[in-house]
Amino acid sequence: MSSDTWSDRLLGGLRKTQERLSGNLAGLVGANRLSDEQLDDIEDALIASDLGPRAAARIRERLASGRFEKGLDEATLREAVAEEIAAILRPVARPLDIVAFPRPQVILVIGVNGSGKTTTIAKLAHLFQELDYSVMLAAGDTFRAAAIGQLRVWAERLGVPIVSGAEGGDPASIVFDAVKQATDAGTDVLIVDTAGRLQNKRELMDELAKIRRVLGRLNPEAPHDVVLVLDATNGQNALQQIEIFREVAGVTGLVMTKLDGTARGGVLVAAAEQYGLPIHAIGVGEKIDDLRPFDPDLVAKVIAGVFR
Ligand SMILES: Nc1nc2c(ncn2[C@@H]2O[C@H](COP(=O)(O)OP(=O)(O)OP(=O)(O)O)[C@@H](O)[C@H]2O)c(=O)[nH]1
Repeated sequence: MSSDTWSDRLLGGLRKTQERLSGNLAGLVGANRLSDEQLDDIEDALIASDLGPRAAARIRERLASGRFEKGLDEATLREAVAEEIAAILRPVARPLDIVAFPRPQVILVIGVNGSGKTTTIAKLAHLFQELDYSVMLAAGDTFRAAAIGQLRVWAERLGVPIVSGAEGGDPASIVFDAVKQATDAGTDVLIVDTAGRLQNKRELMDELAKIRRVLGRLNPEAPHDVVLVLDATNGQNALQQIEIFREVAGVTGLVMTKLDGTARGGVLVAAAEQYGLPIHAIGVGEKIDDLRPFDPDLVAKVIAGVFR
């Protein structure tokens, strides 16, 4: 697949977010220097575009100290905003590298129901397959039969083995079997689905703690990654989820999905600025290749409307 197609899809996916920010920034400039009032308006526009108060303040500060010799029209403002967004996103852009030795690299995937977790697991598996890594899935979300069934369908479609059990089974024992099988088979990556019941924090914590204990017995390094899947359409609520899951699950990185379904994609910038957690990939659609590693410069240019 060419990167052009991905840029196009990213552009399509982030269109609503771009329009929101562009609309909010429209008509705010027109001089060589930005007055305090203009800077206030820009800061408000950035907050209204879900970038969060800290990122907005940071961008304001940079714009205030900037010199715009050729005058500041909207295109220049968009470029300046894109540059500042990229500066926030670059430090957190980190692909999920497969480095575990011994294999497999165990990736626990967590997130509330409906966040796009199952689809994201399938998309990640597909990405790894494209990179010639062998993949296995584990259906550790035993809370709902539908979750197990859905993951099985994906496994079949992708042609990857899956370890699963019955609804209501013990996730830790499924994970244990999966790690053993993946180790015996020399599989590179084991992606583990987990139940995302935030309603009961204690139960979720206990369940994840048990999975960790079992994993640790087989491989002290595992899980190598604890990836939180977030639904961008949740806007600021997605930030609260980071807060909670960080506390209960020791999140090591993020994937943000459904950026195509919202004008609130700016929340990606707020997440980067507030939590500094690695962002591994973003999802902009329901198709299997609608998830790609996170390219901060491209995303910044799309959000700020430099690429239109
Ligand atoms: N538009 C869009 N839809 C997505 C994206 N990622 C996932 N979805 C859709 O969101 C819905 C929920 O995704 P799932 O993968 O089932 O989410 P989940 O978190 O596993 O949810 P449960 O299976 O209900 O626990 C599905 O209809 C997906 O096709 C995305 O990036 N964009």
